[in-house]
Amino acid sequence: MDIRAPEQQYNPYRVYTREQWARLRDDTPMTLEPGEFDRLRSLHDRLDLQEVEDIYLPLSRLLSIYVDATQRLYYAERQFLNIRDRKVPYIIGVAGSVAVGKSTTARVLQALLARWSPRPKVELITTDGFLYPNAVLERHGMMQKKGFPESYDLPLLLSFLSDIKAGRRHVRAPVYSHLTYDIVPNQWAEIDQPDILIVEGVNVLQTGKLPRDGKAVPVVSDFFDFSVYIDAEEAALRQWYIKRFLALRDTAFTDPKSYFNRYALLSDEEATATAIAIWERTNLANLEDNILPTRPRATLILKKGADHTVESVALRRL
Ligand SMILES: Nc1ncnc2c1ncn2[C@@H]1O[C@H](COP(=O)(O)OP(=O)(O)O)[C@@H](O)[C@H]1O
Ligand SMILES: CC(C)(COP(=O)(O)O)[C@@H](O)C(=O)NCCC(=O)O
Repeated sequence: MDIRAPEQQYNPYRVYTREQWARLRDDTPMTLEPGEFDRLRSLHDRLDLQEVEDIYLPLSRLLSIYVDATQRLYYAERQFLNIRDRKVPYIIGVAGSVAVGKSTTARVLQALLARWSPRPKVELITTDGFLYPNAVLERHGMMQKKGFPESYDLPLLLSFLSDIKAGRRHVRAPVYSHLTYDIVPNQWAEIDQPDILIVEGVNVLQTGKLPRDGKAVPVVSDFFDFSVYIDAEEAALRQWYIKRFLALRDTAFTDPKSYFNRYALLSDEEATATAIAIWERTNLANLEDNILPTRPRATLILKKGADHTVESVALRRL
């Protein structure tokens, strides 16, 4: 009989402190220019030289090993099967709660990976483009469920990923605007045979309900070669969400085109109460029910502390 606590009975991860992980950078060079940090950082997020050196350069080094080994495996298998060689993009998923800083991490990874030699083509896509338009969400009474599994056009996302993996050219993805809080009509992001594609979103590690009849139904992560889950305590996430909401009130919300324009005139107390209400009703509920349960499916977990810096890194054993 196994008398260990349940969480110790099956632990597929090796866990590193920040200091241990930072040492794994070895001689990976810093390829970001000092001026690039502002461009890569999202509102409220923290990103400085130390964070890139300690966390993202070791991760870039590890990813170069994974990408290289996977590409050699693809090539060898194609030779074995006698099939014509073609480019198979390497796909990396970035998951985690709303406001955890997925966008910053995804952009830093994109910038670092694009500077590998010989300069791979690295593209980035966010899954918000696959949300149903507000008109559809409204019709189904789902406006307060944005980010929940049912708010995404999952078949469209799956066919997008399948086209990318199949090496198709000029694959299109719809585009979402945080300003209008809706899908932008007739606008597309075009992805054309990248070497690496980063797919960022709250939903990327979800499996949904598997069919009882054994039919082959893909899930998003079937198309991933590597995935990162960005993790933080709920108290920190809540604070970051409120802080960002207050910052947006003074910036993006003041634009008459902003969906949240009516919040621009709120006092600090009113804005904080509104942010907490949206957090609890939508984003916290989604975190607890649909996002956090996917954490153990990630290849790598970056755990952030309250100041946004990564405190520990867990890497899945191969
Ligand atoms: N209402 C909004 N108006 C303008 N920008 C927003 C709004 N909500 C979020 N953003 C921005 O959109 C990006 C994605 O946010 P989010 O999906 O919460 O993921 P994360 O914070 O993990 O990157 C962030 O850069 C954030 O600052
Ligand atoms: C658009 C989002 C669901 C995130 O989408 P993702 O790119 O992670 O698929 C999220 O930013 C959002 O708008 N949540 C709804 C509640 C809110 O306004 O905060």
